[in-house]
Amino acid sequence: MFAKEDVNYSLYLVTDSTMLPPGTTLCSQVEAGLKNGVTLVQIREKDIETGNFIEEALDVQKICKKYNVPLIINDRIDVAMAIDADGVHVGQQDMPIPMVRKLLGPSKIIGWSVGKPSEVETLAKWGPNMVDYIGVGTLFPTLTKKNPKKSPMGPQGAIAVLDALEEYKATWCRTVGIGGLHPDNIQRVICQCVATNGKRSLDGISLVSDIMAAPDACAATVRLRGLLDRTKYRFVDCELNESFPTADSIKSVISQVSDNRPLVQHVTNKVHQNFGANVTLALGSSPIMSEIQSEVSELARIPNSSLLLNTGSVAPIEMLKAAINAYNEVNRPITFDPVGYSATETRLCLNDTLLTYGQFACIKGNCSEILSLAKLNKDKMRGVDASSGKNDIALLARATQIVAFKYKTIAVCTGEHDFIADGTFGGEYKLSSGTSGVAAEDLPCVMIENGSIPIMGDITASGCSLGSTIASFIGGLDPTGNLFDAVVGAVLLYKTAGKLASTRCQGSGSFHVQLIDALYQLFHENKPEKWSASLKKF
Ligand SMILES: Cc1nc(C(=O)O)sc1CCOP(=O)(O)O
Ligand SMILES: C=C1C=NC(C(F)(F)F)=NC1=N
Ligand SMILES: [Mg+2]
Repeated sequence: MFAKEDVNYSLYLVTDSTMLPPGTTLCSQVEAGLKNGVTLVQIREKDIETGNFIEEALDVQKICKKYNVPLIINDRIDVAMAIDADGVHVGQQDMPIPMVRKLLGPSKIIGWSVGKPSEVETLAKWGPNMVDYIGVGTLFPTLTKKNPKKSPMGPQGAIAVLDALEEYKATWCRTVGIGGLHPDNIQRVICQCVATNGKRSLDGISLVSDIMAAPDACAATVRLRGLLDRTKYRFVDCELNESFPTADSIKSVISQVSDNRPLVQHVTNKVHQNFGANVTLALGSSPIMSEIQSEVSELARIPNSSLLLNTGSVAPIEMLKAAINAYNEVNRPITFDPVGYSATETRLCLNDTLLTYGQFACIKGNCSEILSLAKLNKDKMRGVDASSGKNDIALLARATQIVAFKYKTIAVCTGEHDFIADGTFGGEYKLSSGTSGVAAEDLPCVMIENGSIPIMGDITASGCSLGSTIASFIGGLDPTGNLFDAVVGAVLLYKTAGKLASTRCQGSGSFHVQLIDALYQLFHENKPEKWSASLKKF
């Protein structure tokens, strides 16, 4: 018998006997998993004769006992009772939980599939003696679950479920993420799926095909175990440690950019392309405006590559996903600019999909975009106009911190005042205890201002080209360079150049030219201590 608090949910194998590679059996795959770090097993058979199920379950149970790992039966309470399994897992449409508990008694483990906060409210009402853990999913698209009823919720959907557990005080309830989990997304899921109060993250991940369909289930499990036992999520090859930027640290960033001449791949809207390329060149970097899916992996592998993904681009979503994958795969940075984030249903859906799909070094938006990303948009904000400059400074700072926290990224909110918050937590992540109670409002956040520069709003691509500046600075960092310094340095430079250009220009046409000149001069002069824009810790 297993004491419930001793159950280790970290690597939870759910079996499937319909995807076994030649030369393997259900038991050989399960044993390979158990030998290499699987901590919990669930037998799941959708259409099988009861007699065969019992036989199979007894075989698997013998192996689990050998490794002292609990065995859970999916759906079939009768089979679980017949073989005295350690528990069951049921879905929303299966036998109601209170009945399952009545049949199994208090010491058995009961798991429940949960896809939304309202289901958490229900389990919380049942109290601590009913549901012991929940499967939070479907996180990503998967072919394993036939006739999928739920559309993929992504890490943000899982966060909503974790928040509901905290809101309804279901502190006893453990959680595993499930659905389309593989080595390329597991660290990101554990790192991002943290309750907004910072008090809990997933207790583990649960998967089927990554092990059951693996020709070498030992190697597959070893790889998964390694990812779960690591505590650092290196999604860019530069430093993520939280530091307060200084003139010297920014001077150092500019020297690195100047020496390393980063390749900045722009996937962006047509209007921004030309100006963005010129801004990038002014910053000693080399732009490439490519939306060709087949070359994105090669570009990502060029030293000091950096991707600027501006979703005003009309490139097909498959290309955008390929670009995110390519840069994430080689730990090169992506700057994400969700243009018009929630202005239309189309943009909301596109941006939400892309945000679910990869890890971004920096997410930059204007007030409206950041307030929407933080889910602080209009309906939540009585009487504050999210699109004009009249926004409450504290609200914008908070929204920037919330976006930084939700996506574990450097968030930038542009406007009369620019805000930059560091939600990377140094790339540190851990199962179960989240960020140890550190919440969005505790994140390092700075405000940059330089008085109003009205003409900035009168030219095209001024916001988008801040994206080019950030992508250049991040891309140009040495491995010892600091991500937060680079983003803050880029925004400080851009705001200083904007102010300088506005005093030199005769109108919006010459402002474009003056802005590029100012960026060029300030960059090559590299004296941040003389810049007019002010930096304040929030
Ligand atoms: C068994 C199961 N339940 C899901 C849910 O969302 O509740 S998704 C799923 C299948 C997960 O398989 P794979 O790891 O191969 O993607
Ligand atoms: C449908 C399911 C959802 N989640 C889980 C688990 F991961 F175990 F919680 N198992 C299932 N069979
Ligand atoms: Mg924008």
